[in-house]
Order: sequence, then structure tokens, then C-alpha cells
Amino acid sequence: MNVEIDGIRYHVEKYGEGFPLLLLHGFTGDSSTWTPFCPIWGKHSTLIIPDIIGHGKSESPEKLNHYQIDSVANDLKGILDEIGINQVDVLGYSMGGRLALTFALLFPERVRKLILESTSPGLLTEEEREVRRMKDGELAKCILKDGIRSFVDYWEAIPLFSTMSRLPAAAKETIRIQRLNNSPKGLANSLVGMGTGSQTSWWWNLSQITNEVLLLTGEEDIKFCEIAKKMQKELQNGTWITIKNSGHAIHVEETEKFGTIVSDFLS
Ligand SMILES: C=C(O[C@H]1C=C[C@H](C(=O)CCC(=O)O)[C@@H](C(=O)O)[C@@H]1O)C(=O)O
Repeated sequence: MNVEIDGIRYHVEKYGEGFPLLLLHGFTGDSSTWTPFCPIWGKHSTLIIPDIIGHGKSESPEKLNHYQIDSVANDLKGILDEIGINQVDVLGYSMGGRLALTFALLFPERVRKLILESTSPGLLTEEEREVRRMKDGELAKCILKDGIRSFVDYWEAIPLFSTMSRLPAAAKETIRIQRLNNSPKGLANSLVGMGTGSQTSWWWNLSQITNEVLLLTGEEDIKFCEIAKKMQKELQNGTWITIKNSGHAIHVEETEKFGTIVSDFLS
């Protein structure tokens, strides 16, 4: 279905029966990220699966203010209001995890449980944020100048995704085709608008979260394991699980284990 929020068209998939579960894909992803999990999670949850602004079939507006993470979290609230859902469990992967955390902090009454896969609460210092904004800004310019194919070639080769080289060719091709289907403008504006350096740092707010939080990282994703370790220390009710033989994208690298861990946490 399509839902219009503040003049922005969002594409939203809905699947299954049970307590609502809002699923938030990562940068360059779309709602199809979660397709393999619909049969299992749809048995216990009503899955609400948006294409995040600038991604998939959702709109890629020109104005950058629509991409600010607080604004996108507000759009998610509007989507839930529009489809008549009050409280949700939320699962976010990477950029989607930063958005999930933002949503939980801005609208705590709307969230029951929170699952954060390979993500962060932003960057600790303004100096780090400034450097990251410049880096993401340059990457955004390259996306617009060199096109989506060149960007995807670059993106799938970054060290963070090195473990994905072990995936079957068909799985890699599915992810590549899905990334290529995104709008260059949408990805560029998403990087600048809701990139890691652009968002509010939530590090000092983690301790206020009273929800049950599950942190998931791939054992070989050292950077985000270190982030998760620090996050868990700040959380009142945080569980951290590392998944063996996996890097950043656990949901594709250890799909079955990931699906079971999520179902067990939500049950
Ligand atoms: C490269 C870094 O940051 C990027 C990596 C992961 C995030 C993401 O959503 C990638 C999803 C995917 O392609 O599978 C992305 C984000 O949070 O927006 C980051 O830009 C890094 O080393 O931090």
C-alpha cells in the first residue's frame, strides 16, 4: 500500500497476524530486505514494512529536511496512525537501527520491544560528526555524479561488508539488484539528511530507555560489536547477542539464526 505523510508518499508492506512489528531496512535497502522472514515472523507478528524515504518505492523528495532522522521518525508515527496501529515492536538494521532508536526515544509510548541489528546511537562528539558529514557529503556527490551502478560497485566492496563475499552468488545478486533499483537522489539525500554524522547523538539518552532492547551484531563486525558493548552498558534492560560466522548484515549472512533469535525475543 501507499501512505501519504506530510506530502511524502511512502510504500508500506503489511503481512501476517499478531502484535505489530515495524521493520526498518538499512541504507541502500528496501522493504524486500525482510521478505525471507515474513513466513516465520508473520505467524506471531503483524509486519509493518516501509520503504524508508529515499529508498525503494517510497518518494525521494528534493528537500533535505524531509530526510532528517527526527522527521523520518515522525513520518513513521504518521504511518502507524494512518493504518490504525498504536504500539509496535521495532526492528532496525544499521541505518534502520538508528531510525528505530530515534523513534523509540521520540515516541516511547509507541514502542514495546526494540531490536537493533548492527547499528549505533550516532557519534559521540561534534568533531566526529563534522568529519562524517563531510565524508558522507562527498559520497553523496559521487552518487549523483557517477550514478547508481558506480556507487553500488563501490558500496558492496567496502570493508564493512567483506564477509558478504562468502554469500552464494544468487544472494549477492539479489542484494545488488535491489540496491541498483534505488534512486540516486534518494540515496544521496538520505546520506546527507540522515547519515550517521547528521543525526542527533543519542549516546546520552540510552539510559532513559525502559523498553527491553536486544542488540545484535555479527561476531566478525568488530566495529559494531564495540559499539554494542558500549550501548549495553548504558541501557537499563539491554541484551547483546553476537552471531558467529557473520559480519554486519546478519539477516543475510545467518538468516535462519537471525530469524529464530528475533522470534524468541518477541515471544
Ligand atoms: C560504512 C559505515 O557506515 C555505513 C554502513 C552501514 C549503514 C547501513 O545502513 C548499511 C546497510 C547496508 O548497506 O547493508 C550506513 C548507515 O547507517 O547509514 C552507514 O553509512 C561505517 O563504517 O560506519
